[in-house]
Amino acid sequence: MAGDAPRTLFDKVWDTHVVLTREDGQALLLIDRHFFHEGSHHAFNQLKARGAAVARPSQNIGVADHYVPTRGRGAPIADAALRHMVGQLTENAARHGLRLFGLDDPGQGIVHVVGPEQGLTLPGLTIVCGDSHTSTHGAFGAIAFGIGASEVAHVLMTQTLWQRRPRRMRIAVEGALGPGIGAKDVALSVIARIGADGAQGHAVEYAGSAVRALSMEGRMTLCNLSIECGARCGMVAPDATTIDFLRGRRFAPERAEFARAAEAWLALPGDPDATFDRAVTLDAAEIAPIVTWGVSPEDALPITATLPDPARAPDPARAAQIRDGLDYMGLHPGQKLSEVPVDRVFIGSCTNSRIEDLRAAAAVLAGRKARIPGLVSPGSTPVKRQAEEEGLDRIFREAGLEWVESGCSMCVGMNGDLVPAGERCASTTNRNFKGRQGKGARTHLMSPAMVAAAAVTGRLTDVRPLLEGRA
Ligand SMILES: CC(C)[C@H](C(=O)O)[C@@H](O)C(=O)O
Ligand code: SF4
Repeated sequence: MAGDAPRTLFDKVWDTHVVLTREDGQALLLIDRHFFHEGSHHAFNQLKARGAAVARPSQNIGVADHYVPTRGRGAPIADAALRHMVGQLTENAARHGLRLFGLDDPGQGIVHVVGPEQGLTLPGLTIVCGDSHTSTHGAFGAIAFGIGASEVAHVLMTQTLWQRRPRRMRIAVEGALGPGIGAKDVALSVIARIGADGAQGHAVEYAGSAVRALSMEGRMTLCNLSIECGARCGMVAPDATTIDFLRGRRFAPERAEFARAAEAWLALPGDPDATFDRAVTLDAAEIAPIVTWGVSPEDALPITATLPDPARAPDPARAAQIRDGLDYMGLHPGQKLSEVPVDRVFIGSCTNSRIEDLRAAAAVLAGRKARIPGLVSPGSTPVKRQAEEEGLDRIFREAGLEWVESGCSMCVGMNGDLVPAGERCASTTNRNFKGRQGKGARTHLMSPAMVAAAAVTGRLTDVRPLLEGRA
């Protein structure tokens, strides 16, 4: 046992899941939940080749998201390649008797939105998925991380996984965020500060008064982006906000059982004297609305800034990276970010497509017209329903944006929702890599409110003046 040494949140959850530790330090972990999407077919093929069964069917849950069309749902998928990908997922889930939030399921959505929404993601669990943004689920105080195809097969067959214990890092954000500043601005500020590999090999715990003040949606956005600074996972300690979010969710414990579970969850936060291998603190008051300008999420600056000059870079490697980013993005050194014209917008993805994100964008767009086209894809079918009950869909439509069904959509374009080559997209997603939203497409990452502001003006825009006098 771990004895009486002070432990972090991560340590507490990890320790209760270790079955055995190998001489080389690798630990065999029990896995409480495994989520899978269309990308799981390699792993299922491995099971097929061995004639293997799924060890714990009830702990493996499928979701159709990456390849689902966002239009014309209700009819069979017209595109043969998409139909094949979604069909394969459906067959694999059916063959092994696994629950699936398939194309027509009322709970369908992006896997990292669905898990929390359904109450399948809970504090203190170990959660894996063959997807890098599994870190999202850490917002609940779970250890949640992405795994590769052979690891997925291992989990399916054994409900366990070999892992090396990561180092622990604490990222604190202290103080109050200014008006119009959201979790996305915090996350991009963290990545800009520590770099795209700044948390490599670490399990990050987000702490501090600004993190405590975030809603669960905000915490999920923050943890979602952990992977973009190289972290193994991101976590936030469970508290009253966590418990309020989970109460009454479909698969969460019920009644007396919920009360008992909540008590255990509130015992998960790390001991006050627990130590971390690394610690970074940000001042919330210094965080401005932030946008990316290059081809890595670390290429992020406040909207009030001008574009960097490679000639003034600290070293030749960074100079080359800046030159390459500006070149791909069609921008030049010294240009004002707020003068960069944008061709289209996308509001969606597991980063920023939950109800609060849609409300933030709608608050900017209400009564205004978008100057450029754009797509709004809610993170799940339940989010879509709720947004429609609140009339948010009308605000998006009246502004001139397209309101579509839920899926990964234009975050990665696997379903055909692509940004045309050379076009510049203001996007609520998490990756601005070259070609991420389509071949030759240029992506600027920012918050939903900032994307809405870009839609209204047709350029990268500080949302704050647009919010003045609004609720
Ligand atoms: C396709 C999938 C495996 C991939 C991931 O691992 O993250 C995708 O979700 C992404 O965001 O790039
Ligand atoms: S929405 Fe984007 S980042 Fe999230 S799982 Fe889908 S493709 Fe990956």
